[in-house]
Amino acid sequence: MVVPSPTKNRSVKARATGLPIIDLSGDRSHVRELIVEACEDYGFFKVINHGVPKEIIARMEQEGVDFFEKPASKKKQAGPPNPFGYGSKNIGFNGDMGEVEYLLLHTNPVSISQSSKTISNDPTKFSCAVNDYIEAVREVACEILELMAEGLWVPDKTVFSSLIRDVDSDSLFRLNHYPPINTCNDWDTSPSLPQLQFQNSRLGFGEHSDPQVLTILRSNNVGGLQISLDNGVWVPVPPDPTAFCVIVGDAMQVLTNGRFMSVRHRALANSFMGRMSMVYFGAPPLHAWISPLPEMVTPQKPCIYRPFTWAEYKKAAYSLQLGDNRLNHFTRRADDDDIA
Ligand SMILES: C=C1C[C@]23C[C@@]1(O)CC[C@H]2[C@@]12CC[C@H](O)[C@@](C)(C(=O)O1)[C@H]2[C@@H]3C(=O)O
Ligand SMILES: O=C(O)CCC(=O)C(=O)O
Ligand SMILES: [Fe+2]
Repeated sequence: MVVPSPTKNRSVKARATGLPIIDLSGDRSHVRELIVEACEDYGFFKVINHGVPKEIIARMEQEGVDFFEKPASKKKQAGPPNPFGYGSKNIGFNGDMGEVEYLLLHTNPVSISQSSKTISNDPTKFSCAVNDYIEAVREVACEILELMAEGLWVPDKTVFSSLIRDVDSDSLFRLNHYPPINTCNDWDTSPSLPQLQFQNSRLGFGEHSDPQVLTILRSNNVGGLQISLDNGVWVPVPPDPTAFCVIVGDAMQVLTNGRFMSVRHRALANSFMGRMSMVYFGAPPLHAWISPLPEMVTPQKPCIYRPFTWAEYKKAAYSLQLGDNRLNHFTRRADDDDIA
């Protein structure tokens, strides 16, 4: 039997059908099949009818808007992001830059309450909005992770969700703001078409994969997110504030022994309007071991990755640049056979 390569499917399908949109309120056995297919083909899909109340999303969005509207001097009081807090243009610690400003937070309520003090004039209101949003989105992430386990016929359907449900989970939350770039200040004279095209595609957040298990991203009605197909083509993700984008992370690629692909993506600050994204990164506790599930390893599909802790992977990620491939550093060598 010829097993179709997931990477081949990725380019052919995107051209033919567009990116997958999955209705979470649909028939469970059908939904889980669609999710597995999307993770194999793209490492990306959108979900609609996810059940997160509009009010929870609107409250979080308003807190983000209120923060980014503040004068630069006030926003700086919530930074630098070492690793949590406000950042502008610098991403991580290794020289990556983008046309973005952001708030990076740990999802632990104690950490949120601490960070809130420098972020908002009403820290309790800010913390409540963030905690409610994170709680609701974590539930969606867990539901999706359980559907993934069921779709893969793994007997323990909580095998993935238990990692991010753990009280010690190292999950993060990030608000990204891509300011409008074609303001009058950008121009000495009227822009020519090539200038406009260049200005229209400045990089907001450079190409990368997310290191975690699963990312749940929601943006306002302004486009900018793109995902990469294996043939190097960038596919724009149409904005939909009522939907969540689901992004497979590196840890999920390892847990599934490469069956699900962590997708490379980027965000362009390409609009006359500001874009804001709210991003939940579901991660295991620092001490958790990540290795391919036994059910994902067969004589035909031998184990690709060596076991490592989330702390070890995170350390590697933070020592590398945004666009670097980190999983290469965790593949099994021939002489690792005896630990299989
Ligand atoms: C350049 C970097 C920023 C990042 C840490 C890293 O060294 C490499 C991974 C980057 C990333 C991408 C996804 C998330 O936005 C993020 C918070 C994460 O966990 O890994 C960022 C890191 C960051 O901005 O600190
Ligand atoms: O803002 C976006 O759409 C993408 C952001 C992103 O990929 C990230 O924060 O890791
Ligand atoms: Fe990302």
